[in-house]
Amino acid sequence: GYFRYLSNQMQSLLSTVSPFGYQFSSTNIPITSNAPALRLPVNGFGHETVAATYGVPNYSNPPPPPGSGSDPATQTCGLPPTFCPKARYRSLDGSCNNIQTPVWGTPQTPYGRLVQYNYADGVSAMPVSQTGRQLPNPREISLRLFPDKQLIDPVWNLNAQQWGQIITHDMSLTAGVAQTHKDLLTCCDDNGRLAPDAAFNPTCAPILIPPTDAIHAPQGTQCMNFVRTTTTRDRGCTAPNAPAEPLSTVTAYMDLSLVYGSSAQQGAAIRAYSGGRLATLVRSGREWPPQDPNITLTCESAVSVNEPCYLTGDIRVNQNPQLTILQIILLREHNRIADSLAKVNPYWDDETIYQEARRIHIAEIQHINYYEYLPIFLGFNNMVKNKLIYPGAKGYVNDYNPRVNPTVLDEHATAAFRHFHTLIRGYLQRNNTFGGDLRATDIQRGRDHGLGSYKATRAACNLPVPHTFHDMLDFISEQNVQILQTLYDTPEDVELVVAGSLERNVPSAQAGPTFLCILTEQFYRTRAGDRYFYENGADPEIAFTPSQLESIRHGSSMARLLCDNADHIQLMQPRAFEQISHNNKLVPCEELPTVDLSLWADSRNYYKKK
Ligand code: HEM
Repeated sequence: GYFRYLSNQMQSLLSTVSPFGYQFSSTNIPITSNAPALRLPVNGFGHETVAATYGVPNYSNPPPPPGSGSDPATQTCGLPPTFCPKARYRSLDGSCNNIQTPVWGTPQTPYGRLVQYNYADGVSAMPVSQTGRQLPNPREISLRLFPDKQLIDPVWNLNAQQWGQIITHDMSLTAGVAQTHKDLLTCCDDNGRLAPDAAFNPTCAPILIPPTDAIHAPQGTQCMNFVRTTTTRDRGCTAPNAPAEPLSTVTAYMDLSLVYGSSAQQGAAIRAYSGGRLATLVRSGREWPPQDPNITLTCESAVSVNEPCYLTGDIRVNQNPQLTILQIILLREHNRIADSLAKVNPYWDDETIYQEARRIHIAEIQHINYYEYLPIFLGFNNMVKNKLIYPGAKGYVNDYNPRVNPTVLDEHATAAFRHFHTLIRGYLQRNNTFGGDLRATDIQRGRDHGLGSYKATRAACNLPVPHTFHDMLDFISEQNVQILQTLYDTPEDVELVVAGSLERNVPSAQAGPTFLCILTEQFYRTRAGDRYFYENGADPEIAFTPSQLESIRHGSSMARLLCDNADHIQLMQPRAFEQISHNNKLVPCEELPTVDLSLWADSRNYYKKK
């Protein structure tokens, strides 16, 4: 039954008959005339921003910014390797990607920061208003500013939303927060009642239900569970009075850690150790991820141990069916590449095939992400201008910069990229009827992480700094500014998570100026801070050959990925994040370009020698 359900979901995902919606219409609303043009300095916006924020004079010997993971005080959160071997392949935990700072981008290190921490006590307490009063209730903000509304997008399909979650899971995961199943700590119980821990456990920050909540208040619901993220302070990695730095537990690199795992141990558990393949279970003639050995914990709503509950490189794989489908597609793509490589290189051993397939797979996905997916959200011209993409490039793009820190910014993971939660289809059928409020959770998480205010972040982005509520009218509608004013005591209190989501979209992008600044900065760092980025040819030990790179550019696409790995797909629209239309017509899968894996035929038998 579940497989049929998944497979039906797959059909609807792939046929893209129903246009699924964005919160924002795809009609671009121009920024009002008094709004400045978005100023994104070339070569990575935030590098100037960060320099401005921290007064970093140059990069030759920069002091580590907070949250960089390179601060000696935080190094015990995230284990630096003792030495870095010269390696053709990325490590599973991302270590040694940056030779100078091998711990950059590794699991269990703090998120990066554009703006200083904002905690009530300067150390870890949930922030309060400048007036000393409580900040507005997150559930109330959610109800007032982000009410339920079905907006059907005329252009983009469900896959455009769902792939965003794949990119998210590749790049970050808050430490200590369950995300897919119930948190182990109960601050608010299943009946919406405050639990004893709520009062005295500092890790609890349950979201209270306001009396104005027409859905939950009449039922007598008091709260929604919320467990605070594990920080450097919790792990004893920061000085007693230094701000707590929330930790992320997966590699920051765009390295398909959600497929391969974020540690050697996690990676080993999902390999087949034969033919370079990842482990699978075969059912109905198709391959599926192996079962998670700990079903009762991982998939708590499973009624029997035989129910599918998958084990992959990322613990969130079972969170929702569409996500699971894309994880299955990625698993199959690895094995498809591995099988082809094994055919053209019969002498390659398991390890070589595994690593080469992993490397090609990551390159394909980086290409899809940068050239197909991100332009939809960040705007094509914006990406070109800021050197996130080089359309039409022939040969290598050697823009790797060892001074660029690839760590995921907290402003990105906890505010800007979560903005796309608004794209989630409203009536996803779930296994249970539990109803949370993701928007309220996002707001509370922003407080939990002590994110800088909306105003401070605009300043860090070199955008006009709003000193009054009225000043916010440059990017936010009058109606919403009015609501902000009734909710917040002072303009300084207005939160990034909230106001960033209210900004009018920058033309050709799907975010307003402040979030676009953060997203642009993040994806610049993710690219230029990755020594193994697929377009980089500076190190011949690591680089693809020019013809292999050309084939990856020509043959990698979302459409081809689905054609090659989904079930029974014969026809596909070439631009698979868009609905089928007269200029995006279905074509036979064989007509879509593909990566020519025969280019990896190793006539020199180079790898066998090792
Ligand atoms: C398919 C439906 C999705 C569901 C049910 C979902 C649910 C969640 C949940 C429960 C969290 C953790 C909340 C917390 O406790 O702080 C989360 C985090 C997050 N989500 Fe989603 N999400 C979905 C799709 C997306 C999409 C499409 C994007 C972006 C395009 C996205 C971006 C993020 C980000 C950046 C985080 C923070 C990751 C971290 O650092 O831990 N999510 N999501």
